[in-house]
Amino acid sequence: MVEILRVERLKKYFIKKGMFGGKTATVRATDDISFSLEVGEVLVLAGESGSGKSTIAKLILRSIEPDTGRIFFEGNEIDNEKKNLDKIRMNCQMIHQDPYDSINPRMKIGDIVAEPLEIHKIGNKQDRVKRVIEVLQEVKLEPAQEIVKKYPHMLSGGQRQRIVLARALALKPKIIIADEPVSMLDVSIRAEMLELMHELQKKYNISFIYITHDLATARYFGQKIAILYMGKIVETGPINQVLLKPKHPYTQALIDAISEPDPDNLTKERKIRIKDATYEDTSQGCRFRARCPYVIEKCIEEPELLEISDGQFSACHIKLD
Ligand SMILES: Nc1ncnc2c1ncn2[C@@H]1O[C@H](COP(=O)(O)OP(=O)(O)OP(=O)(O)O)[C@@H](O)[C@H]1O
Repeated sequence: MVEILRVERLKKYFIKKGMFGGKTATVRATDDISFSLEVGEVLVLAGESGSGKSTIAKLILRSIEPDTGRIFFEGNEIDNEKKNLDKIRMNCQMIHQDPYDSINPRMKIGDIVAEPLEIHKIGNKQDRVKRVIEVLQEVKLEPAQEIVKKYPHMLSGGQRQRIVLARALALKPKIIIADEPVSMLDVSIRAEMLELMHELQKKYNISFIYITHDLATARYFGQKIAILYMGKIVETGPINQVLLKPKHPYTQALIDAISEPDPDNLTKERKIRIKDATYEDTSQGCRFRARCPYVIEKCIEEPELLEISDGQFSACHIKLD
């Protein structure tokens, strides 16, 4: 296995101002996050809203600066040098939840898909037109010659998300970061879009960071998973192992929250009931302890992320069996 991306001890805190001149608070959006991604691997980042998933994506693409920590792409550190920034921004493309975040409604589809090629000065006009048609065909938007002349509002939500995928593919990226790519789509077309991403990922051996809070799609798509809670990885490992035999109570709670009946018995028999979010101070110790049904005295100490079994790591003082 060849590593393509490595994130080492990444940290990003935000200072949030209180409303009406109230107290400021520090949000530990990303707190000492480390992981690596292999060539052709799909890593899922999962966790509830606000757990820090999107912040990690922004840090990798350097649209925000980390407080501390390092990111390596193909063994080279990504710093603020232009050539390094260009390298990561060309090779690592992002797909957002809302297609309108990345496409300009006033531009024609052909120009939208060609834009990254222009920004990075790839080929001449003719080469770019050819590449645009090619990628539209890859994402099964046909007839591509007709689609290029349309505006985004003339397409359906599913088609617009395919445009976003085509735009991401135009530069032949080695990594795609997909941030909840199907959550805004109608349920009936989600599977189709996931299947298409899966097919292209395999065909071109693209490495993916798939950001979601939906564990069912995560399992379909991913090989490795990292479960995030308040800016920390609380559990990580091979996806089937983590989802079938979770070691952290928070992972178990996420699995239990999948409401649909599960033919693979993913939810098992154990059901844990976590407490609602509280304002209890978790600036020290395990930050899940205020909601954890298994809390013990030791939880006032921050647990380390330790290997429990074959590549599966958990940051918890108790071990679920
Ligand atoms: N620019 C910012 N200024 C202040 N706080 C921020 C900023 N960006 C993110 N945060 C905070 O950092 C935390 C992590 O946010 P982030 O968007 O990374 O979470 P997320 O897991 O991606 O959530 P979601 O699933 O809702 O997108 C949240 O508490 C959020 O409010």
